[in-house]
Amino acid sequence: MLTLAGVGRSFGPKQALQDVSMKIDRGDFVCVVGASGSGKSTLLSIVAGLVAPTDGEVALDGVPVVGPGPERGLVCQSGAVYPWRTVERNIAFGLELLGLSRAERKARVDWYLAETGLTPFRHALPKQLSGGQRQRVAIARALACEPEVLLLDEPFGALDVQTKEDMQVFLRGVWQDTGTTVLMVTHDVEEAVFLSRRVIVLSSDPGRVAADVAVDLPDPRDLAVKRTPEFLALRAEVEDLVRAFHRSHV
Ligand SMILES: Nc1ncnc2c1ncn2[C@@H]1O[C@H](COP(=O)(O)OP(=O)(O)OP(=O)(O)O)[C@@H](O)[C@H]1O
Repeated sequence: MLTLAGVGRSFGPKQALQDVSMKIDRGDFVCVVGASGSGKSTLLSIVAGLVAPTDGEVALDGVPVVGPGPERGLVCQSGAVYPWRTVERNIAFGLELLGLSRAERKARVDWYLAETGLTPFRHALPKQLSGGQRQRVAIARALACEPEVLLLDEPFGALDVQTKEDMQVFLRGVWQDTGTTVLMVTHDVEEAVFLSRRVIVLSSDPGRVAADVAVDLPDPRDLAVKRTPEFLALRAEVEDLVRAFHRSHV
């Protein structure tokens, strides 16, 4: 279980996050939404161990987070794949750091290439891929280390609508196949409701947990669910919450 207890972060006089507490069960899929500047990226960076909280504590299975670690894999909007490495060598990157044997590395790389639909591109360089394919490489690279928690910061933010929907379906499938816990930040409420089982809404200035909404939609899901009254009602509810907790300070 991932636990945040009273997490706060200020940057000089600016209080970006204040008293953020949540518990995320193993295997859950949780999205954090909120207006721009509500502290979503800061929250994810704290869980990733890249930014230290000024208050409170983050722990994974009771172990305090004090820095980055292989049990928490992070993927950002830009993906940040290594341009000089082929797809398979990008996916192998973290495995080299973990010190796995050559045979174990190959088995894992093969599995995650297949899981992410990238086997035909294993020898390609990132510049030969589309934006969506590059994000698949970044996700495959994070997953190959078999993290307990996959941390995603607006991973599809730079993609066009069709590619974004393909990637949403892809990510849900990967989540179902691997059982990884996913904590994802997005400003796209439709995406959050489609993907997750729980949506946490952050207020702005300072970023606090304003709402925690359970998404009781059927599993597995396909894109058709986006047209159902249940989906549309949840989406409207979360959009209203985002707006309400943003408007309060402008
Ligand atoms: N390194 C930093 N130095 C100073 N201020 C920062 C720093 N990082 C974040 N902030 C401030 O903290 C607040 C939260 O920023 P953050 O990027 O976490 O928000 P966000 O919800 O992810 O925004 P967006 O949706 O626009 O990406 C903002 O007011 C931002 O200016």
